[in-house]
Amino acid sequence: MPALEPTERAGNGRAHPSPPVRAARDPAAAPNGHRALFVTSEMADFVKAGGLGEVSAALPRSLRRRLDVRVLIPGYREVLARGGPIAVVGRLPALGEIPTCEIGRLETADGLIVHALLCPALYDREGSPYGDAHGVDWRDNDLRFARLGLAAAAFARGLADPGWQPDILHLNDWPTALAPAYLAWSGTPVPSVLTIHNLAYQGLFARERAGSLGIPDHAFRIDGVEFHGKLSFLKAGLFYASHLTTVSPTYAEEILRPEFGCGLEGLLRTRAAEGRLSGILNGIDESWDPRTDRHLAGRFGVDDWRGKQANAEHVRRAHGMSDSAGPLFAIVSRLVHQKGVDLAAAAAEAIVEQGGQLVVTGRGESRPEAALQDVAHRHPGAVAVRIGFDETEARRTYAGSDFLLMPSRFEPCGLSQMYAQRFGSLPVAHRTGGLADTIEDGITGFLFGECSLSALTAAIARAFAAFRSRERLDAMRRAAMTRPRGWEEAASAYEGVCARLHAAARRSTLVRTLAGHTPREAR
Ligand SMILES: Nc1ncnc2c1ncn2[C@@H]1O[C@H](COP(=O)(O)OP(=O)(O)O[C@H]2O[C@H](CO)[C@@H](O)[C@H](O)[C@H]2O)[C@@H](O)[C@H]1O
Repeated sequence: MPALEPTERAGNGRAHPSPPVRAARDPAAAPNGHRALFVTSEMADFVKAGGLGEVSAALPRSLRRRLDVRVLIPGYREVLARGGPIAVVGRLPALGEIPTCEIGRLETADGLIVHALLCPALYDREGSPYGDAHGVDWRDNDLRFARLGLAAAAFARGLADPGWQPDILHLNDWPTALAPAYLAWSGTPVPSVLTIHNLAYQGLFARERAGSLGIPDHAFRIDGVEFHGKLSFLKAGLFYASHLTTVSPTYAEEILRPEFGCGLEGLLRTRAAEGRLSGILNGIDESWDPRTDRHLAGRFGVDDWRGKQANAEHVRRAHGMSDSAGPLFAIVSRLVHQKGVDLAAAAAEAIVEQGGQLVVTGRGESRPEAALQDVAHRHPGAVAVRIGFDETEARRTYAGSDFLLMPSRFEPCGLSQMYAQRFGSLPVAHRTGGLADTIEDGITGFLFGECSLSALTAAIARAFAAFRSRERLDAMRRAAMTRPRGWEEAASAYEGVCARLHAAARRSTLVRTLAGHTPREAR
């Protein structure tokens, strides 16, 4: 690549010269740590569609104390519009139909370095990271996310930023999952970790697209990127990444079974048998503290329930609900099949019959949305549904509710149940994935074993019983609010995975050197 003078890209997308940035170091980064590039399709600082966006904002920050970590994200409109300067530090060539792009570098207010993939034709649009305002997937998602994976691989090869080359890639879900494949096809021995936040989203495309994405013919087979005749981004990552993680230990076991493995359980079992699959539980960030959260209508701590009551009053008023001495149940969620929203809508009848209320904040697929709105029409004042995405309302709803419904059919980790517990709202949840790992049945919430309406309503009856005993309710709230839930443990576990992969990479370089091969990095 030709030598490149850094330029700056302002919010209007125009590049202009800026002072050199090559020597700049992230002052908060670990002094001698390894260099990790965290690659993601959403980050709450700019744009989020769900839990991945929150993890992408929190985990790299938590890892900074241990590793020299940077983030790579597509240069969406929200990233370009953030106001601050974006220095251009590199340029990458086209491959197949994947267009050229520039590599931007910006710094968040707290000093985290974020690389933005600048390719306006692919990313500068009105909509979500994955689709338009109506929720329809972008037709060129294969190119958009192949571009992201290819850029991540270019970083690992030292081709993206002349001042910084990661020695590990941390990838997240299918939009980033082609990166390990591109690394393998270019013979680059840089290790990679792929975290599965949700196996159900796989990035499937027609096999005819392979050539346009620079995927070699030999890779289109079962030991490669092929999945039932289609091209699967996620399968590529599962096959080529050095290590796989999921976001809870229970989900790491569940995905080895056909009920949860989405057809990939065979490959996942192989990876698990190789010791290359582990479950690392997500944490929640420090902003989730009811004593200090500025979004709340009233702040509160353990045993100081007046602030909690202020949020309950706000939620009831804001949603046009009646005053009530009964329990307030809540749902704050993407409204999709995974989350068991249909079961929750059916269970709303039982809640109302027993004198409770249900408030819903969420958006998602049209059928679950319509099912909930239908119940709300039948029970005005007792059931309220707001379709939309609103951080402040979400936080007030966690804070004001007594119970959170999470009848998820599967749940890789789940953040909502952790937020709810921190805010003294007890989750009523299916015993699956991260819900099983973060809720103590009868102590910090209520778990039910079978994902059915009868099991859910039985758990709701247990919640009502706890609500009737003030002493029991307060003891459970106290337990839920004080469980440690930060990111430290997860950061330490990810650091452990990185250390093991580096040690293995060093061993294999040594073996290759002794066998007479020149290590690629030395060429
Ligand atoms: N309408 C709305 N308004 C405001 N906020 C809203 C909202 N709807 C949802 N949210 C917020 O979005 C987040 C959703 O996070 P989850 O982890 O529960 O689910 P998600 O399925 O998106 O994530 C996937 O990835 C994460 C991260 O690894 C896993 O925990 C999870 O199991 C997996 O399915 C929560 O913080 C919630 O408060």
